[in-house]
Amino acid sequence: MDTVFIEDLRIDTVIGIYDWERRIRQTVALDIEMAFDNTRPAATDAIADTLDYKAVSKRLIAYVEAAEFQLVETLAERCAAILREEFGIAWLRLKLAKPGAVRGARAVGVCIERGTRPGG
Ligand SMILES: Nc1nc2c(c(=O)[nH]1)N=C([C@H](O)[C@@H](O)CO)CN2
Repeated sequence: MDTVFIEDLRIDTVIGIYDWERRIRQTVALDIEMAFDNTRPAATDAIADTLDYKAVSKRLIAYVEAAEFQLVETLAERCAAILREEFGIAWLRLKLAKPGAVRGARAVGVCIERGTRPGG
């Protein structure tokens, strides 16, 4: 299965369950793998035939910057829904990390898979 990926997309947002977290912006980092048949754009060499990772990134940046969720689970789920509904992605894996949220850990967060892998 082919994929298009976005790694370590860092976006500032309001996220967290504590009062102090509602008053600040924190950085979340997204790693995303999206199923996509890359044979066609490879043959045509045309951006119109791709899953445009810049367009996907810009959409997620706009959404996450405006979001104000409490849980990383909710934000991850909403991002996955946007990818599936607006970009027609059949399967994706999305990791949403909150760097520095827990002392002693580089990052904490969630990883979700949604949809069905093409051909499997
Ligand atoms: N599974 C989760 N656990 C926790 C979350 C969360 O979003 N999902 N959030 C917090 C706090 O906001 C934390 O990040 C502040 O340091 C705690 N646990």
